[in-house]
Amino acid sequence: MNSAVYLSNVTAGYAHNVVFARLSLEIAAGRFAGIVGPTGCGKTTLLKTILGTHSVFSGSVLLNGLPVDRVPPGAIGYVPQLGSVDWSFPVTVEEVIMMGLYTNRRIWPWPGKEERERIHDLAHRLGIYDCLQHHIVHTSGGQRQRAFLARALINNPKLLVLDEPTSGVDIKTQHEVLHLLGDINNDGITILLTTHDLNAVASHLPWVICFNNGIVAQGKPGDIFTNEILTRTYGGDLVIVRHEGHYLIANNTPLHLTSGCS
Ligand SMILES: Nc1ncnc2c1ncn2[C@@H]1O[C@H](COP(=O)(O)OP(=O)(O)OP(=O)(O)O)[C@@H](O)[C@H]1O
Repeated sequence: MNSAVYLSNVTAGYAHNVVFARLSLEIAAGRFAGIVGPTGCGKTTLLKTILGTHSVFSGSVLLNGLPVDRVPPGAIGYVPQLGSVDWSFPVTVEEVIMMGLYTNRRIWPWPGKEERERIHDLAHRLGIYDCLQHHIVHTSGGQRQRAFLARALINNPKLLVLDEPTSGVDIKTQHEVLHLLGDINNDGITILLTTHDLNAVASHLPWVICFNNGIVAQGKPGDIFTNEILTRTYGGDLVIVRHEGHYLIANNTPLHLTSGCS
């Protein structure tokens, strides 16, 4: 198998907190995969390990056959959790995309004609051309997501890593972002994302990795969305309803809320 990502016996975490131990994971080149798991189970730590921005205690991480610390800048595109971004930073959508060009440089040179054309082509493709000159703070959640997607794609990466790309947007935008990612994957880019949304996101992905401080199971949603696997991933009691190839996964524990006002 031609691997885009290959982790062998990786142990990683923080001081006094091993998040996962002796983890091995292989993601085939060209795959479109999602990682699901409960809050705090190590999804972001895993992504940062793959990106090489979080050093491991032991084990090895290869991307397209190269040790992660030898991967050239720009070969991997990364879209962070948008909740972690400071939106008051005074930049336009075009400047956000431009930042992707200079990930390995300390100063921003003025973009050349060719670079500007690439930015404009990508903005057209992602449907944000009309807001290129808007301050990022004045854009919608979907437009911000696309701006950061364009920033991650500007160097034509082979691997695109996204941390919760569909959080904080409405269900129609979620669908559009997934559709867009499907098109990008069809161009041959390997995609790895995390999501908390089993119903609207994970169930539509071609490949899902159930994670909880280690891999619980991985495969097509139809094979791994079972009560047993989801309970091992999330704990608790989940119900899975299947209807004409669609899934609805819900918590089986009743929730009784009472109003504070009576
Ligand atoms: N910078 C840090 N220093 C110390 N511990 C951290 C740090 N970042 C994360 N952790 C801890 O590592 C564990 C895994 O966190 P991580 O952010 O990888 O989980 P996650 O699955 O991405 O969570 P979420 O779904 O809430 O984003 C958690 O126990 C978290 O508290």
